[in-house]
Amino acid sequence: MSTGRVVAAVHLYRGPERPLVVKFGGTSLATPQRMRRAAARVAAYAREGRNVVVVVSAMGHRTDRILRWVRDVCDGAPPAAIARDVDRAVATGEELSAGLMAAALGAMGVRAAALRGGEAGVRVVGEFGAGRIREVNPRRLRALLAEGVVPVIAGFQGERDDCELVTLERGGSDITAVAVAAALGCAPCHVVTDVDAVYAADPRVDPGAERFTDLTHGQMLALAEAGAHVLHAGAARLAHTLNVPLRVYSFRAPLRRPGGTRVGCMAADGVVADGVAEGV
Ligand SMILES: Nc1ncnc2c1ncn2[C@@H]1O[C@H](COP(=O)(O)OP(=O)(O)O)[C@@H](O)[C@H]1O
Ligand SMILES: N[C@@H](CC(=O)OP(=O)(O)O)C(=O)O
Repeated sequence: MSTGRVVAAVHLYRGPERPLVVKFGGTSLATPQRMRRAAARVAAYAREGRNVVVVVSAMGHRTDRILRWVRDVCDGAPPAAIARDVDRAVATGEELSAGLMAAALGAMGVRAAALRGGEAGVRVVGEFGAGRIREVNPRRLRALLAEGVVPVIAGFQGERDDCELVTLERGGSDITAVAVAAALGCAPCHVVTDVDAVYAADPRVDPGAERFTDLTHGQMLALAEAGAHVLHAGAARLAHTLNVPLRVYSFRAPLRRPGGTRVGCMAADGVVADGVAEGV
């Protein structure tokens, strides 16, 4: 079982300003209407003058659907011998999202380019279906940002040294987003999902659960490790280790001031640290 841990994140971003990384989960992209809404959010951030990098998951439950198709086509559980090609099939979910998102942005007058994980500099190690990010080389991302182009990265995948595409563990787009943010100089990372914040327990199961506006990285990690799958535990661990500021909010949130939960913006005394929280 892969730990989802980034082995190293080097080639730190040295641009004049830290970009903003915005990750959209499958629920935020489940329909064409939601995809357009997500694109409108990115367009609004870009028009505010922010350098935005987008990371996308597969639309809705598409990854599960692809895995069902694999089982149907393979007449049962797919043998390890075809793991490489299963990964190619599974990865198309995120690639479709990236193409659609970049096209939607282009139609809104925002220059954007869809990238596979490997094209975005996401280098992985490990077996098919259980890749771990070794590093993110942000050279191409920096070049696109310098040209005023929004990179739209297919999450949940990367390229190994043998040039093979390898997917991460399930839910791994969160890890992609945090690793990309870390490589871009600890850029703030927004995780857009279908709940308005992080809660003490799944609000669908416990409607009375406490809602958090601020969490430390340690608190977020503890919640994620206890099963709060609103953020992948591997992503929470990475954000904690590399001090990547996060904000978790709903795709329904207003385009300006989306609210939600800020993670990692707290000073030791519990007061939100000036400057650190700014822009997160
Ligand atoms: N502690 C928690 N706080 C908020 N949401 C939680 C928590 N635990 C579980 N969830 C669930 O996580 C879901 C969002 O995660 P997920 O379905 O993986 O979304 P996405 O498609 O954005 O990746 C929410 O719909 C919510 O039911
Ligand atoms: N699409 C992949 C990766 C992922 O991160 O998805 P989501 O962000 O929707 O949980 C999965 O279903 O595992």
